[in-house]
This record gives sequence, structure tokens and C-alpha cells, in this order.
Amino acid sequence: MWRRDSSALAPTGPCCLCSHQSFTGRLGVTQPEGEGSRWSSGLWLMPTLYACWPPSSLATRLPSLGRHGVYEFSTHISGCPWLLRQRTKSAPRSAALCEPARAPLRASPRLLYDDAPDSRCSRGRLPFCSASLSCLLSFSPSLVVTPDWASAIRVAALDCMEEKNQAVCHDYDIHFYPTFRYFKAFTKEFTTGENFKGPDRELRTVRQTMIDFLQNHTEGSRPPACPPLDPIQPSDVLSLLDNRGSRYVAIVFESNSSYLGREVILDLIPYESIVVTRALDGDKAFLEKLGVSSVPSCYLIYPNGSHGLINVVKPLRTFFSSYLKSLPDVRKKSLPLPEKPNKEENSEIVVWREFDKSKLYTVDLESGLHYLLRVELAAHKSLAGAKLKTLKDFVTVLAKLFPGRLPVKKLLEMLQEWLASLPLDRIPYNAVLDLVNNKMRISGIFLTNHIKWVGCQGSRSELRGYPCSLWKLFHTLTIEASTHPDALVGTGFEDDPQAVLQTMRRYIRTFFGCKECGEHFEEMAKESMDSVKTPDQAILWLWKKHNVVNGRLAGHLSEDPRFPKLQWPTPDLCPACHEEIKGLASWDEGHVLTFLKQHYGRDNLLDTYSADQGDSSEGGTLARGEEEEKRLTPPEVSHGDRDTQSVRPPAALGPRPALPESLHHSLDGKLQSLDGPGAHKEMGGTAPFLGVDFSSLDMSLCVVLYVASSLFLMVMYFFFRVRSRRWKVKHHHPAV
Ligand SMILES: Cc1cc2nc3c(=O)[nH]c(=O)nc-3n(C[C@H](O)[C@H](O)[C@H](O)COP(=O)(O)OP(=O)(O)OC[C@H]3O[C@@H](n4cnc5c(N)ncnc54)[C@H](O)[C@@H]3O)c2cc1C
Repeated sequence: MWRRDSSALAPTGPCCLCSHQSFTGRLGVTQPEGEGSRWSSGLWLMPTLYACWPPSSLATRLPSLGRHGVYEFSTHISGCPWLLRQRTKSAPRSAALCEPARAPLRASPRLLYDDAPDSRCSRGRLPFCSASLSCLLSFSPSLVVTPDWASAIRVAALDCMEEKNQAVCHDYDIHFYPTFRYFKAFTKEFTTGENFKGPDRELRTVRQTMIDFLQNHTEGSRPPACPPLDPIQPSDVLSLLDNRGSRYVAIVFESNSSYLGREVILDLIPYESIVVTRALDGDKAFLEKLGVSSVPSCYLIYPNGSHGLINVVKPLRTFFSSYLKSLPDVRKKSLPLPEKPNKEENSEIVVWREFDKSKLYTVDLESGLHYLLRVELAAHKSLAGAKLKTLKDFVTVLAKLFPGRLPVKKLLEMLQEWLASLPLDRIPYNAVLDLVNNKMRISGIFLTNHIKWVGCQGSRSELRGYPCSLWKLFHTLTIEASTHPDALVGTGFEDDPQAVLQTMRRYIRTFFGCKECGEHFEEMAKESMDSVKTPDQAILWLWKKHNVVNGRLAGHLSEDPRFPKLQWPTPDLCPACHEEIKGLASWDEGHVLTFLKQHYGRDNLLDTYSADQGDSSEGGTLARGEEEEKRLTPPEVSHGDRDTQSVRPPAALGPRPALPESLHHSLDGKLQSLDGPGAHKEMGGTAPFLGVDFSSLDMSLCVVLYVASSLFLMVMYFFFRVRSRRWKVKHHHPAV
């Protein structure tokens, strides 16, 4: 039976890292497909104290984990069953695990997950919980340090409380918790690893120890992905200045004791077209010659040979890294995407639209709304019960809070009023579509009927798009709810600080085409949405959760290399949002809130690229020849069993790679059906009547004729009536 010994949990400094521990690991093990070809070093930590079980070795456990286990073991430096468990979601995470570990572990390396903020575990909110294993379990192991470093050094945590792990813990002779062990790259033989030797267990110390550990690899044994970390000499700097190359070279000048340069070097590992190196500040005359008056400073050599110091608001790691990552042509190395079966789709040309990332574009929000109302909802043949309620509430929130252009707002209001006045408890989706398409042709009501991404455009057609616009829409709604508190009066949502979040949550759960995303979001919502007590907290909640998703998806196939998933806003967008406490990057939430209100506020909305509202002839812009703007009107007929399945967006909508394979297949099937004959028939373009197709023009003429003939009949009626009266008066002979 395992036993908890809370007295032994006390953070007794170096004692927790006693040298007699041993812990094995073929960490620094292989990628599955490479079998030894790609190696990285690794660190394991043992954050909780529990007794261990009888011996067994990790090596003997590996075969039983199968290929998947080896994969987990290698890519995340873990063969830990709990990691597999986390992956397969077979066992729920236990929040209760936080509890026993709280106080005793206060001084442990809580900031190991500094780069993956989560409200339950992040610094400041639940500091005592922060070192508990369950918090660690919440994150992808590579995030425990930072995803950018993952190809050089990986981190995994092993829970010795888990019965399955106790044999391993015993085998490695783990007695104290947390225990950190380092395993060098290319380690083939069984080794117990190196113990962490540091003055404390703060994240900064652990991170710096990791850097030392990486640097201590000899030249040939360093993980291939890890760039040289030693400083270069002034003569090397001079030769770099003389040589023009095809990429940027950044040189961080710093003092001997600084780790900033090495951190920036590691931060830039996944980026191409840039090399980062570091030099020390020993030779003052040389620094003066370059104009370096203080350290740390970053000197940049541009591909065209020009060079100079870069200007950042604060000389901090995040600011330097963010600046370098945002240089023109500096991109995240792209991961090979699975080949698309359709060659024609492959050759699609994406027209690039210049945009300002500090602005919000109406066209993104409207394209998102178009997709949501005309494509995503179209997957549901009819709407009833909870589904209908979700739609009604969502449209109400949209109608009251959408900050965009008037014709779109009017359309949403019309839809909301119609839905609210419906006596029915089941409506066909087509009725909604008729309204969205404004078949009544009421002037001043209009929503674009095609996709055009600007701030949400991807460098490839399958990246970004709709999910990006959805995030932006939801952020905008939370801001509107906070800045216009009266907007929801009379809707039943007044005084509900969670109104937008809960409505969004239900929309995502019920209608969002990416089911997996919906499940992830639901998990986060369950965890902490209820803690939101004010509209401002709702803004911050969504911002934090979006960053959690960003953290989880960094390096994922769905990541656009041109728009890497970063913790947002980046320092260049909001320098005041970032601060450093004890060497650790952190957020100033007050400034973040101000920034979000400005960024997602009405005044920041740009109408550039938006469809001309006067041109409500559906697809005016398309007619102007922008080939990549596909109309996305689903067929009105044959919904079949679509009620239960999602219509996958065409290539332009993303995030295709993020979706599970099975979903791809079903969605592709739907898409093919959309591509079939008649699939692109315009909604409202023709209306069949007595077997004859009438065009919109025919219908309009009918209405005009109808009105004209009614008027004519009325005029005739009054004319004859007046005439008959006159005739009566004229021929009236009063009786004598
Ligand atoms: C609710 C929801 C859940 C999702 N879950 C998953 C999932 O589980 N798996 C998956 O593969 N994909 C998921 N997605 C899709 C994924 O999050 C991205 O939307 C998609 O990969 C496109 O990424 P992007 O680069 O356009 O940036 P996005 O993450 O879509 O962000 C769009 C824009 O919002 C701004 N932004 C970024 N971060 C923040 C922030 N923290 N706060 C405010 N604004 C910010 C930036 O300007 C950014 O360009 C989800 C989408 C949504 C709407």
C-alpha cells in the first residue's frame, strides 16, 4: 500500500535532491520513426512524495506500452503511463491531487509551468497548488519548460503516487520529492541520470540549470537541434559583420552571469532565417565601437548586410525573443503536412492581403458570421429543444453586442426578433437561412455571402480562417458586454457576467464543427467558468483560456508558421502587459485588460476590405474576380442525416490538420456532396414554382406588377364610386 508522508514533503532545500537517489531513464531517447536518429536530452522531475513499490525497470515496462508508448516516451521523453493516460483521456485528472501537496510544496519549482498559464494552476491564483502534480498533468509535457526548447531539451513528470509508476520510482531509487534528474542526449546505456544541483528550486534556477546541463554536452554529443550556447569572441563578431548572409544574425551582448542570451538562443530554435548567438561584455572598447552602451543588448545583422542595435522597450528575454520572431521573413519552420488528395486544391493560389495586426477587421467578423450562419448551422436540418434555445440565446447575444456594421446588426436583430416571436418548438434550418439571406429584400439588411479573410488569413488556404474569426468574435462580444452594460437589458441576460461565456460555451458544444476543440473547451469551462463574477473577469477568462489553447497547439500541425501560436498579446503589441518578476516572465493583468478593451473595441474595427453594402446582389466582390473567395452556401435540399454531423469548411477555413482523421473523412464526404451538381446553387437565386424556375428579377417584377395592379384597381374603384355618387346627386329628384 502506498503511503503519504506529509512531513517529508517539506521543502527542505537541497535535501530534497540528495545524491543517493538514483533514477534511470533512457531519456534522450529516440523518436519512434528515427530509432536513434534524433535524440534530445531530458529532465524528469518527481514532484510528489509517495512511497514506492517493488522494483521493475522502465526498460522492461516499455515493450508493454507498445509502439505508442515508445512514441510517447521519445517525443515527450516519457514512457509514463500517466502521460499515455492523459493522451487517451481514459482516466480523469484529479483536482483533488492539488490539495495534499499545497502547502508543503510551496517552495518547489512552481514556475515550471510558467509558460503555460492556466487559471487553476498559474502563479498568483493558486500558488500553493502550483507545484502539485495534477497541475503538471494539465499541460503537455513539452510546455512544462517552453515549447520552443522542446527539440533541445524535454521535460516530463512522473507521479510516484500512481501505483503503476511505483516500480519505476523504486527502480530509480527516488526517495525525496520533488527530485530532478537530467539525462544526456544519446544516452544508450542504462543510467541513473544527473541530479539537479541548485541553491533553490525556483523555476529560474531550474531553467538555468537546464541551460548549464545543455551547455555541458560536448560538441559531438549535444542534441543536434540545440545551437551552440557558448559566447563568441569579438573577432568572430567582426567576421559576422563582414560576411553578408541570406539570414539575420542576432548577437546578444551580456554579462558573464547572464542567461538571457542563451534563453533567447533556445527560444529561436524553431525559427528559420535567423541565427542567434551571444557575446560577453568583457571588451569594453569593442562594445563602444559597436555602440553598445549597456547590457543586455541585442545587435542585429540584417540579410542585406546592414547592422545595428535593436530597440526594445524593456531589455528582457520576452522582448528580445518576440522582436526577433517578428522580423520579416523569420518564420517558424513548417511541419510537413499530409498531402491533400485533391491536386487541384493543392495548386490553389492564396492572394495575400496586407493588414495591420494591431487592428480588427470587420471583414473577418462578417466572414465568420457568414460561415457560422450559412454553413456551420446548415449541418443541422432542424432545430429544436436545447439546440434551438442555444441558437436563440446566441443570436440574442450577437444582436445586442455585435459591434460591426449597421446592415449586419439589423440582420441579426431581425433574426433575433423572429426567433423570439416563434411559437414553434421546432424550426427547419432553411427558415433561418431564408431570413439570413434576406429573401424579403428589405433594404439596409445585409450579410456578405462569401469568405474573405484578412486578419485571419493563413499562409496556406487550410490554415486559420474560421476558428480564428470565431475567437475574435467571442473576444469582441466579451468586450462589448463589459463596455456597454445596458446592451443586454431586457434579454434575460442582464446582470449576468457570464452571459457571453456561457452562450459561447453552449454554441461551441452544440454547433462548432471541430468536436475535439469543443471537448477541450468544455473541459476548461467546467473547470473555472463559474468563477467569473464580473464582465471584466469574463474578458480575462477568455483571454487566458485562449492562451492555454495557444500553448497546447504550439508546434501542432494546425499552426501556421507565419502566425506561430504565442502567448498573446506579444510584447511588441503590448509592452506594458509584460513584466518580469524574479527573472520570470509574467502578465500585468490590469494592462492586459486595458489592451483587450482597446484591441477588441469598436474603435479598433476597420472596414477595409469589407464588401460594399450597397452591393447586396450577393457576391459582388466575387464577381469582381477574386477567385479564392468561394461562396459557401450549402445546398438547400437533401440535408439527409447532416443533423448529427458537421459540414467541414472548404480548404479556406482551417484548421484542417487539427481535426481528427475520422472527422476529416466524414467532413470531406460532406464537402464532396456540397461540390455535387447543384451544390453551388445560389440561395434565393431561383425559386421553383409550378415546375418553373423564377429568377430574383422575375420575382421582383411580379411584386411590382402586383402592387401596381392593386393600386390601379383601387384608383378605379374610387373613381367609379365618386362618379356614381355624382350621378345619383345629379339625377336625384326629391319627392314633391
Ligand atoms: C473555442 C475554440 C476552441 C478551439 N480548440 C481547439 C483545439 O482544441 N484544438 C485545435 O487544434 N484547434 C482548436 N481551435 C482552433 C485554434 O484555437 C485556432 O483558432 C486555429 O488553429 C487558428 O489559429 P490562428 O493562428 O488563426 O490563431 P487563433 O488562436 O485562432 O487566434 C486568432 C487571433 O486572436 C488573437 N489572439 C491570440 N491569442 C489570444 C488571446 N489569448 N486572447 C485574445 N486574443 C488572442 C490573435 O490576434 C490571433 O491572431 C479552437 C478554436 C476555438 C474558437
